[in-house]
Amino acid sequence: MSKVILSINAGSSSVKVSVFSYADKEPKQLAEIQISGLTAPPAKLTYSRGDENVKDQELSDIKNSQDAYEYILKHLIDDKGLSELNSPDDIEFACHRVVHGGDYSKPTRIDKDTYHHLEALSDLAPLHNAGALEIVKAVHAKCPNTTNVAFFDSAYHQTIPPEAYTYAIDPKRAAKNKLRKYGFHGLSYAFILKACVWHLRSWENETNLIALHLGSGASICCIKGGKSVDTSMGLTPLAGLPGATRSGDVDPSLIFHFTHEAGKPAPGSTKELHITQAEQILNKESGWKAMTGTTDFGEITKRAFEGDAACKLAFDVFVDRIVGYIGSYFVKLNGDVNAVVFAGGIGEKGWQLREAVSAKIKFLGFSPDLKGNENPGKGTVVDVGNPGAEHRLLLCRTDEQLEMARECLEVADEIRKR
Ligand SMILES: Nc1ncnc2c1ncn2[C@@H]1O[C@H](COP(=O)(O)OP(=O)(O)O)[C@@H](O)[C@H]1O
Ligand SMILES: CC(=O)OP(=O)(O)O
Ligand SMILES: [Mg+2]
Repeated sequence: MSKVILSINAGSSSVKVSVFSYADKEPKQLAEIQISGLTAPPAKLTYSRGDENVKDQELSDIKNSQDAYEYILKHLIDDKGLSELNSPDDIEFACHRVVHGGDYSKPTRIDKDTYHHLEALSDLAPLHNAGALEIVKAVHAKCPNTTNVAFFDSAYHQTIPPEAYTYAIDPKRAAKNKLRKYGFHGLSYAFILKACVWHLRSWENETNLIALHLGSGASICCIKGGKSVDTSMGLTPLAGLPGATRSGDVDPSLIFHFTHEAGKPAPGSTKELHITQAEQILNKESGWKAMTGTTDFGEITKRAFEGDAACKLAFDVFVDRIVGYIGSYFVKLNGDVNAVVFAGGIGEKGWQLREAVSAKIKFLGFSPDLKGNENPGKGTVVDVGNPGAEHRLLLCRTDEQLEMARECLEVADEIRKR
């Protein structure tokens, strides 16, 4: 019986898992399952396999990523329609999206040593890596014969040059504490690059993109000759654009005026997982949630166009920050830009945001197509501007789980040998 790959994307508030078969070297998705709302109970289940669909079914007793993984595994095994997965032993590889990979540059089998390395890295991104590591433990316990492989969201950005990744601080302290720009959403950018190269019929090493991954966490990447040369997130995913609950860039002094307790441990912080009040406030209590009361950017957009002032301001702030980065990256690329690419939940579904951004950059040689943008066609990559323009406007339906499964098959033989 052939085996499957589980691609696991543990976010700060959700766990998404895709199941792939891989008989012909290209992964084929069999099912996708997601538990969201881990930080705002009740958790909700979404499942799709062929015609079988469950949407936002409320679940009780799911409090953390480990519970979520155990529920997901049982659900997949119990689904009689998913004949490829009947027992944990049917899973050859579990691919884990690990947001902060420090210096790791390629997919890495997780053994005891790497696990401890990753644990140490959690200190740099406590709010992001912890969920993934909890799931690695759960897979180890429930699926003892499965090989765990880590895929790093920072790996794609290893090509960023020193002038872009260096912070202007004491270099000795920077080296000792590994303080530099790392960048994230790299699995998504790797997927976007390949998909756009295909769509544009170009060569990867000649492709220059300004790619926007706009989800709960949002970032932009400047891609030159197929490689990341800059991105908006930094040492941690807090930097750059605002997000669902993240402030994005603020003056670093701001936090000391916001609270006198900035350096104190946040409630829930433990000795192993140290989170300060400053990190908690700027990562979890800011962004769209703080500005509008909701993290749902679709809802914010709707209300903004109905005249809600707070939502309109949030929408305008996002557009302002996005076009600021596009301008900066346009200059870094000497104006030699094949396309601006919109991806992530907001980039793919938020046509009003795409329209607002496209209108502001039109003078640079982009040519928005209002109708095409409002009703984009099917497919992984779609033009949402006039394809004959000097620079294209594209929408890419990115898939981090599929990217991991593909990369997993590329290294599978090497990993099996070890
Ligand atoms: N029609 C829409 N217009 C704008 N934003 C939308 C729309 N539908 C969903 N979204 C937003 O997409 C975001 C989630 O993006 P996604 O990439 O799925 O998130 P995550 O980073 O959690 O993986 C949410 O803010 C959601 O509100
Ligand atoms: C890196 C990051 O921000 O991830 P997410 O968008 O899943 O929160
Ligand atoms: Mg995401």
